Amino acid sequence: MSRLRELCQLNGIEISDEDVKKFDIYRELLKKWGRRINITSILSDDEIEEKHFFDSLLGMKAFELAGLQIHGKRFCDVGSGGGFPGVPLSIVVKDSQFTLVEPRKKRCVFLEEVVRRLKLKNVEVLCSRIEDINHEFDFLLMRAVEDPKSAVKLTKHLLERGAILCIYRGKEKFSEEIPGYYVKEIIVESKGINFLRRFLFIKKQS
Ligand SMILES: C[S@@+](CC[C@H](N)C(=O)[O-])C[C@H]1O[C@@H](n2cnc3c(N)ncnc32)[C@H](O)[C@@H]1O
Repeated sequence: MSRLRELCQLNGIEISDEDVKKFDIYRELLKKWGRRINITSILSDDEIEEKHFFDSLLGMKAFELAGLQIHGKRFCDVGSGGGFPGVPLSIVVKDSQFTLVEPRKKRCVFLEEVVRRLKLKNVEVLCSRIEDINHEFDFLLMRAVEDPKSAVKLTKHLLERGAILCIYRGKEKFSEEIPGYYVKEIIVESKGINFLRRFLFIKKQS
């Protein structure tokens, strides 16, 4: 687990020895199930730690830079797939609740197994489409989405109830406006790896 630990140390993200053990189990589960149920094509240890685990945890930096508290909150990972970014965040941010929403049955079975094996007490898996979810959340997380406007359309009913949507984007700047919503962009650069992520925080205007 040296690569994740090294990157977290360089970038001021604290992870404990116990967290590292959980990431170890998670990585092995991903390697075992990844190809079989098509959740990731990335299967080398370093790549999983960099491109899935560390990348997911970068969200913590983005929230910090946006001035948003992540502790004691209700997060929803929309289209969680193999658990990103929800599972890595739930391992580290233990005092927040994470709901992983994923409509594909096999992926949900995998996520349930991850929750069980990692003994994650702050995570629930809902095998459903986000359109059918009507809970209250503080934050919605979306990674690997093409278009922010479609993401807003899909989660409109939850944004109307006060949730803030956080989208993990690549290097490309989003310069459009979304009528009726505030959009704030946060850039996170990482030390020790050539990674630049833009995050969008989207909130309904009152
Ligand atoms: C591109 S994958 C991203 C997976 C993961 N978040 C990641 O970053 O690796 C998108 C995921 O969204 C799920 N999905 C598609 N439509 C959805 C919907 N309406 N509600 C919730 N999830 C959906 C898919 O099954 C898929 O697992």
